[in-house]
Amino acid sequence: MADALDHYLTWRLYRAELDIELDFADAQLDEPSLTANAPRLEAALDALHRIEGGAVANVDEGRMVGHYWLRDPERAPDPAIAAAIHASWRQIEAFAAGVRDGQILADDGRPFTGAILVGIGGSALGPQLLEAALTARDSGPGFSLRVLDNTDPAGIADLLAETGTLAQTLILVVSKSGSTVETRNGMLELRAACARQALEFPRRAIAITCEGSALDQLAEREGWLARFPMWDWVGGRTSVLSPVGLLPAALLGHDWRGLLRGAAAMDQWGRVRPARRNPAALLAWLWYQQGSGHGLRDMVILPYKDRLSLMSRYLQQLVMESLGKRLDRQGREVWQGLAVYGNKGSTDQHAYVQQLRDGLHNFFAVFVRVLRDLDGHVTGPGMVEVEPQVSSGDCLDGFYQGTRAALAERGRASVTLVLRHVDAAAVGALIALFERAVGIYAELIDVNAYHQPGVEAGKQAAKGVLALQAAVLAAMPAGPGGKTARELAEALGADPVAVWQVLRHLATNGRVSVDSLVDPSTALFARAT
Ligand SMILES: O=P(O)(O)OC[C@H]1O[C@](O)(CO)[C@@H](O)[C@@H]1O
Repeated sequence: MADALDHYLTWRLYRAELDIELDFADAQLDEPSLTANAPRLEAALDALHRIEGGAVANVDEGRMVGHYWLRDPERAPDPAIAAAIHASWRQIEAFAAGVRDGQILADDGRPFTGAILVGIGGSALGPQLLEAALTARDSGPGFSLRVLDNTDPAGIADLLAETGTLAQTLILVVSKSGSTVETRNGMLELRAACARQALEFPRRAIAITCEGSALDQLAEREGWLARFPMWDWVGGRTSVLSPVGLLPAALLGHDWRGLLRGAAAMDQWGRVRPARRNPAALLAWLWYQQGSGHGLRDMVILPYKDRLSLMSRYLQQLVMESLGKRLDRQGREVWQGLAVYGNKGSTDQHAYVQQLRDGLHNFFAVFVRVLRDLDGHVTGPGMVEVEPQVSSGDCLDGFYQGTRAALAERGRASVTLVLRHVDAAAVGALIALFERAVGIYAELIDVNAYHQPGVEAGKQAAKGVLALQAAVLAAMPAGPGGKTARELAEALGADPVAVWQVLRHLATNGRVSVDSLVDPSTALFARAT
C-alpha cells in the first residue's frame, strides 16, 4: 500500500540544478484526469513552443511574445532581437558599474546614492519585487530605490519628503508605451521638484521605454543621462527581466545575471515533456482543476518569507491582467479570470487564514517555503532560542507546515514551492514558472493572455472627466453667490451628478469656492477668490 512518502514522491517535481521543488502532494490532482487531459496539456505546451519560436501570439496587436528570449536571446527568431538584448545587457552592466564605482557622478561631482523609479503596473511591480526580495538590509546603507507608482499628490509629497535632496538621486522613468498618464505626472512632479532644488532634471534622468515613444523622444531631445530600450514584443507585466527590472537590480548591486540564469533554467525545466513532469503545466492544471476552468477559486499566495511578501502583488498583475478576459480567442463571451491575493505567512495566519480554513471554500493556496532561515545577511544575530532548541525560523516553518496541514484537513488544496534560499536565481526561476503557467493556462481556456483591452475603458472615461472639469471651470461664475451643480450641468448639457463629483473635488482643494458641500442640490459654486 502506498504510504505518505510514496504519495509525496508521486506528486513531487524537483530540479537539482535549481534546487527547487514543487510539492503537489496536497494539490488534489489525480492521475485519471491528468491522463484524460494530457492531449490538451501537450497541445498547450506545443503552443508555448511556437510562441518561443516567434509566433504572433498577441494577434490583436500583431505582436510576438518574446519575454522568454530575455533570458535566452539565442531563442529569438531574429538575430537582431538577440543582438538588441545582448546590447542592453552590456549597457546595463556599464552604466550600473559606472554609477556604483563613481565614474558616473551627479552634477555636483558626488556619487549617486539612490534612485527614484517612476512607473506603474509592469513598469514598477517587477523592480519592486526584486528590490524587496534581493536587497540585504543589514549590510549597511547601500544604493536605495524608491518607487513613485501613482498620481496621488500625498504619495508624491511623502516620497519627496523621505528622499530630501534629489542631488544624489537618479530618476528612472519607466514606461513601455511612454505615454502612461500616471508616469508622465510622476515625471513632471519630479522635474518640478528638481527645479525647486535648482537641479537639472535631464542630468539625472533615465528613460526606459520603446524606441521612438513620446518618452524616448523627450529624453533624446533633452539629452537625458541615459536611455534604455524596451521592445514591443515584451508585455509590461512580463518585462521584469528586460532593462525595466534589470537596470534597477544592477544599480542595487543585485546578481542580475543570476536572475536571468534562474529564469532560463526554469524555462528549460518548463519545456520538459510529458506535461505530467512539467512544473508549469502541472501548476496551470492545478489552477484549471481548482477553478473548473473558469477561475471559480482564487489563488492565495502565501510565501513564508518577508522578502517575498510582494509576490502576490506582482502575480496579481501577471495573472489577472493576462487571464481576466471577457472574450476568448474565438470572440465568445467567457468572462475569464483568476483572482490572486495574499501577503506572507505567518502574518496572514492572524488575518484571513481563519476564513481559509473555516469559511468560504473559494480558493486554493500556493505556499512558498524557504528552507534557509537567514540568507544573504552579512551578519546574523545568531540563533536565539525562543523556546528550548527552537528558533524563530523553526516557528515560521512550523507555522507553514501546520497551516498547510490544517487546510488539507478541511479539503482545501495547496501546492508548495520549496526554495533553498531567496537568491537571484530562485527569484528568476519563480518569475519564469508563473509566466509559463499563465501561458499554458491561457491556452487551456483559449484566451489571449497578452493584451489588456479592459484597462482602456477606465483610461478613456478618466479623459472624459478631465474634459468635463475643463468645461466646468470655464463656465464657473465669479462670486459672490454662484451656481449649483445642476445649473452648471444644464448650461453645459452635462450629467449633474458628474458635474457635482468634479465640483466637490475642486472645492475641497480650494480650486473653486463653495458655501457648503453638505447638500449637492443647493451648494453654490463660484470662481475661487
Ligand atoms: O509601461 P507602460 O506603457 O507605462 O504601462 C504601464 C502599465 O499599464 C498597462 O498598460 C495597463 O494600463 C499595463 O499593462 C502596464 O504594465
